[in-house]
Amino acid sequence: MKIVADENMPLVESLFQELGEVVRLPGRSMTADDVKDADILLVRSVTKVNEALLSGSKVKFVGTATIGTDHVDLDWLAAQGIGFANAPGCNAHSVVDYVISALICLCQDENKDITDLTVGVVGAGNVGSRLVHRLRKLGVEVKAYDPFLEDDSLPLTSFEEVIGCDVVSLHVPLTEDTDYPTYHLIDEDVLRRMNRDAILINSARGPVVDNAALKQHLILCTEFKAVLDVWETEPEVERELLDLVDLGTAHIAGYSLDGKYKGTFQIYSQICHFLGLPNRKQLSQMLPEPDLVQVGFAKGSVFEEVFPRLVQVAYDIRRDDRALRRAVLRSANISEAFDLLRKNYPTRREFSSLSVKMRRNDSANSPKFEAAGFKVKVKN
Ligand SMILES: NC(=O)c1ccc[n+]([C@@H]2O[C@H](COP(=O)([O-])OP(=O)(O)OC[C@H]3O[C@@H](n4cnc5c(N)ncnc54)[C@H](O)[C@@H]3O)[C@@H](O)[C@H]2O)c1
Ligand SMILES: O=C(O)[C@H](O)[C@H](O)COP(=O)(O)O
Repeated sequence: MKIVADENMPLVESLFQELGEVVRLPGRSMTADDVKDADILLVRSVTKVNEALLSGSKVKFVGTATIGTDHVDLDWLAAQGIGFANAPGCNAHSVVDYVISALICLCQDENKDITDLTVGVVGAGNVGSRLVHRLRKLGVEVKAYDPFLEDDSLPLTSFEEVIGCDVVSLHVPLTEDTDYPTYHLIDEDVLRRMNRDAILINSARGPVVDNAALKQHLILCTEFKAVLDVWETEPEVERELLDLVDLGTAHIAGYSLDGKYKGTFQIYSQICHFLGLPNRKQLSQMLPEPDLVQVGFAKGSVFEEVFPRLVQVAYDIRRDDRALRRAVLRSANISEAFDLLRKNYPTRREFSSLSVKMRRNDSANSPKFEAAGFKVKVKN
């Protein structure tokens, strides 16, 4: 059996080598010729999987180690009887960590506490629902909109209410042919209906926001803030737009090691099932021990003071923002630089890999640390 896999997918050899020959290729430039004699194709979001790539090939199963599936022609695969799996939820906590780090960073700039903000979440699936729960437990007022869900546990509200929040965070798939398409969901009209000093966070897909309209809005409305992890022209990034946003990163919101490993592992499990083989591997044995496993604070520390520092120790979004700005400034080929940042992304761990050690007397705040995603160890 031949398995063709994106060169940027971790764990492939450890998991798949015993199933067949593994060939690694750059995902963005994969061609029909590259995959014609493959049985299994393993991709990430940068490979367009469609008739043009697979027609006439031997491929019987496609796995994408991502949450998003907008790069895959699912109808065509189904019509051909080609098996398919994505990795729902694999990097959801990683994206929530990213959003929390962005909020902490912007609050610090304005001397605010995260609980001073109301947050509107658009799309309450794997990422959005986790964000809602984690922020609410932190004491943040959160509103969520999702026309496809009836979830009493959230609860949900209207689009208009959500875009009226101080922060609007997008967690929808990129869609065009549904009752509620998300292509250019945030356009000039919606931007005008948002608060003048709102913060827009897009870690979903670039075209969910009309980037030209956003650029104009940021020029006209200087109090408005934007955090972009995804770009309409990706891997190209428009220099002028990057200069206008408060935080800009290279589509790495989901790039924790935990999220990436889970993505490959979920696909592996689905392929074992497809092939009728037992899955004898365990992800927990493959994830390396994090460099930093535990942090402690001085006796009597105030939660509101230590929490922002803890978030930045766990994951500081400013590092990724600086890396993208530097790459865009220095490089003649921005697309290449964008992809290189993603290929060589430094190891980042989910907040859940870090334990906060505290004395029993200080443990009243342990639910808040847990809500934020950290583990807590209470000692006497
Ligand atoms: N930047 C990154 O690294 C990164 C990482 C993970 C996911 N993503 C993107 O984020 C998206 C969301 O991820 P997820 O795991 O939560 O997906 P999901 O499928 O679990 O949830 C998406 C939710 O959006 C809702 N939705 C669809 N259209 C909507 C609309 N018009 N308005 C409001 N809600 C709508 C759906 O009903 C669903 O509940 C993915 O599709 C992917 O494109 C990006
Ligand atoms: O949809 C997803 O899961 C994310 O957008 C994913 O992290 C994108 O990463 P890529 O597949 O491009 O490496």
